[in-house]
Amino acid sequence: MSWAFDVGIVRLKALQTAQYHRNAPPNSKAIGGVTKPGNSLANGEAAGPVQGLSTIARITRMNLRHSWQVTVAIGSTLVAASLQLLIPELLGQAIDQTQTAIGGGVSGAAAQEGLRTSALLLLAICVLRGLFTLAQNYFAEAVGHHVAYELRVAFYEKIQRLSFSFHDQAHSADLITIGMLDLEGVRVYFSAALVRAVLLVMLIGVGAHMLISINLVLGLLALSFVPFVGWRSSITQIKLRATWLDLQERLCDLSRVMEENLTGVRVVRAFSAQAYEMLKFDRASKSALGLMHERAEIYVRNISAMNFSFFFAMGLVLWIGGNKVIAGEISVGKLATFLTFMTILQMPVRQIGLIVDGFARASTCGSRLFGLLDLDIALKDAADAKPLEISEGTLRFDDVSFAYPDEENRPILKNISFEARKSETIAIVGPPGAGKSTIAHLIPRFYDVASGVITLDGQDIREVTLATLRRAVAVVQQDAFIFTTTIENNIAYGDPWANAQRIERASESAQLHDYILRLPAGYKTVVRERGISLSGGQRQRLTIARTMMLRPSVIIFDDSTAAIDAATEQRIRSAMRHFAKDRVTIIIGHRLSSLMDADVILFIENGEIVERGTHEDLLAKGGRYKALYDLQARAFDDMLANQEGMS
Ligand SMILES: Nc1ncnc2c1ncn2[C@@H]1O[C@H](COP(=O)(O)OP(=O)(O)OP(=O)(O)O)[C@@H](O)[C@H]1O
Repeated sequence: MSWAFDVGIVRLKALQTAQYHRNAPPNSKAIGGVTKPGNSLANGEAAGPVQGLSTIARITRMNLRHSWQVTVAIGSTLVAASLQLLIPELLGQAIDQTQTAIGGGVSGAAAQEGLRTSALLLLAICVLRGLFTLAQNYFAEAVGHHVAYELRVAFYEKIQRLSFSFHDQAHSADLITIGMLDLEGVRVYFSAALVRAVLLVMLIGVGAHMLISINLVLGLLALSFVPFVGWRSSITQIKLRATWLDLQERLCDLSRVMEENLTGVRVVRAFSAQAYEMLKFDRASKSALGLMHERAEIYVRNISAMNFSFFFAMGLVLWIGGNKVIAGEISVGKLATFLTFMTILQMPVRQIGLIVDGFARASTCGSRLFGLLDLDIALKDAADAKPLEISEGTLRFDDVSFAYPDEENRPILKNISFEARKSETIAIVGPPGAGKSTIAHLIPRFYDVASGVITLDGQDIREVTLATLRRAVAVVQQDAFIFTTTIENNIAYGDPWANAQRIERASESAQLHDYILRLPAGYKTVVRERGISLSGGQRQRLTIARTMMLRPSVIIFDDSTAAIDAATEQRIRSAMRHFAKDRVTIIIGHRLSSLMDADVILFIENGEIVERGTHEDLLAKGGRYKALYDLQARAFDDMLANQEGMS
């Protein structure tokens, strides 16, 4: 089926390859000791019928938990349908009464009285039906919204807990798609599929019984359009759905182009690449437009076919029914009952496609959503995890080796061992890609070691609770992420109850206080999207202040002063001397002038410690560190010479 080619295949490729455990289905395969989901998660609509049914069953169970709203919604649907079924009968009776009056069977006054009663009854039925339909829609929507709320919270909570290896693989846009569009597909299931199906079954079931009991041939003729229109409407929806998924993918491309353009606006302008960007956008736009035309064509063609079959069936009923009236087999009122019933049935039958689509969409979207919600968290507290207890605050790496989860054959760290005690500073240097940041990521357990052990005061970090570990280990990341809120809130992110003095002290140490005071709203200044109103160095200083608020036992600066000038960095280091007394400090960086005071310097190359010692030890050794030092010293001398030459 064409609809099996779900964009989920593309969109969820990332999820499929991510390192995570799952309540593995039988076709799961284990890679590197980590279970990966079988194709069912990734394939979305290609998921087998059994999985599709179990997804539908799960969504239905979730809806049924809101029992009283479900009862009111379904009850109202049944009452509204019953009332609707009374209308053809009532109209038929009114017409027959009138005809009897015309034929002189009853007095004019009695006929008028009968007509008035029928009209009032009809009005009352319409009003009541309207009210029950209102209740049906309101409560069906309410059920859907409750379910969506529960799923949204569960989804967000899951995203917070999924491991770094998962987030390394999954594109944030794909996760947002699951959290928004797939969730919407599950939300509308109750109102768009289940309730409509109940209404349709009731109308067709009871209506068919009514008509066939009046006249078998006319009853079958009146219902003859149902299979064709139902089939045609389902086919239309399936085709529209396939193109809709395609359209969604193209609109995703469009928003990716737009997002990149907006986030990279400076690069675009600096390279005068507006024309190229317009071309890219136009191409993505045209591709979406082409698909919209295709959708309109499918829609128009099928609507015409459905209209034709309906009016053809109506014509047949009129023709054959009319002959039966002439032959005196049925009354004019009965013929009117058939025709009115067909008109009433027309709309719900046309909606069969929507019902089919509602089930299919819920099954696809639900399997993707539940696929994510059911993921086992690869990195979580051990069953018997205890809170971390810090006494001396000694950090120890013991023969640690590591490879990123989906690249087990590419070891990133090999046999790393070192120890750092409270008040000591360890510097880690080495060429780009050597594995320095990876060391930093292992200490707060963003990833688990492949072999060896990392301990804090003798406790294996895998055996303590993540919450206590991450309170004890703070990382000032390379990427200085700023939240769109006030500077004060950004600094107090890890300790929202901190008082103003503490916030100010942290920003003084990070050499940011004076700058903040010069801002119009001081600490209350709102930092704009992506912290764009701050310079790179200011953003880094803000993240340093934020981390200092945590009072960790181990603080790691992961190349976090690269955008700060050397003099400011020196001021930050001396202001932090007091702060560093109570903890282990690890500095990762490239600028040797900012690391050479460290108690121990580790030179990392290809994931191994190739040299270690103090600055003096390493210079005396004359190895890789010395070579790097000479290079930087020469570059500095050249710069001074150039400056003198220019002046
Ligand atoms: N999340 C990840 N998944 C897979 N490989 C990764 C991941 N992060 C880093 N790597 C790889 O691990 C190696 C070490 O990266 P790492 O970031 O630790 O180097 P680094 O020494 O800190 O480099 P730099 O000085 O440039 O920041 C690199 O080859 C990098 O491509």
